[in-house]
Amino acid sequence: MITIDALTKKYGRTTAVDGVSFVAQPGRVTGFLGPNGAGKSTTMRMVVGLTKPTSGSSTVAGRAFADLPNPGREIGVMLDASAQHAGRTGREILTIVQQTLGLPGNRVDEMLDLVSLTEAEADRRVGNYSLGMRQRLGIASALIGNPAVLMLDEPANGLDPAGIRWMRDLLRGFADQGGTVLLSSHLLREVEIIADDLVMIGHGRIVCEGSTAELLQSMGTIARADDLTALRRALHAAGIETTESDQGGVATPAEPARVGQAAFAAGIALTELRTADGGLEDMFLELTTDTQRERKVA
Ligand SMILES: Nc1ncnc2c1ncn2[C@@H]1O[C@H](COP(=O)(O)OP(=O)(O)OP(=O)(O)O)[C@@H](O)[C@H]1O
Repeated sequence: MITIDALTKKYGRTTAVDGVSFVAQPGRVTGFLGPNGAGKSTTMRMVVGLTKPTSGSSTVAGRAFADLPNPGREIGVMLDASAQHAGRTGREILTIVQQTLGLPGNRVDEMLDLVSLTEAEADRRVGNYSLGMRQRLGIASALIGNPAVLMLDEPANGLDPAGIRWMRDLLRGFADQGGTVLLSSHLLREVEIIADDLVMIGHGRIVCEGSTAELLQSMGTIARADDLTALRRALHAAGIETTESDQGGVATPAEPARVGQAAFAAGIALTELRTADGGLEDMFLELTTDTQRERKVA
């Protein structure tokens, strides 16, 4: 488990992280989402003692990171896959991590196999790796200590579609075995698929959090009928608010079942009834409008 309690980081007059609190639970994948510069990396760096918080605290498996006797065996971390020593081979890097952690046996080949780096690739210098290969090596380094907690900053960066699916399956399997996964991303679609819980951050503050299923359900319903005016009238009569949907039809915050019943009671045949499918992206864009760099194109 990772517990983050009112973490704040100020750089001069800039507040990079502003009172962020949340818990990444065991057995679940927690997605940490936000636009560029929102404060994701700074929060993660504070959890592992690389950045000193201005105030607030965090724990990993119930203890402050600095108090963990052998941190690499408690939490696997990948914050910057490009930060690996370019002159060393992948195999050398994993061997050094294994030795530093004082692990018995030799897990290097097992890890290379797990992240699908071939023998030939493992013996190449990291300076010649693609970004996707560095991400794989970073994951192997994070997992070699067999930790119960994983914290990954933008792990899908540089991976091809097959690599993204591989990463997703790996992290899902890790969480299903009781592990805690905290991953940051701005690839919203990717996170929507894998994360059980979501924490969205903008300008250093949490703007929204909850289970992915609940958040998606709160997106509302889209309904369509041949006579939209009659449908709107029927829904209003049943006390259901409606708005125009840019996806066509009528949008409403009510649940699909309630919308269907109201239409049925008014004798209206629906031609479409579904959860609004803008998904997280719409919600993310809406919630972070104030915090985005790009302004909406009219
Ligand atoms: N060492 C530093 N000195 C000054 N400002 C910093 C420092 N590190 C981060 N910041 C600022 O803190 C804010 C948050 O940065 P952070 O890297 O945590 O964002 P992020 O959400 O990880 O962004 P991205 O998705 O682009 O990686 C930014 O405004 C950044 O410029």
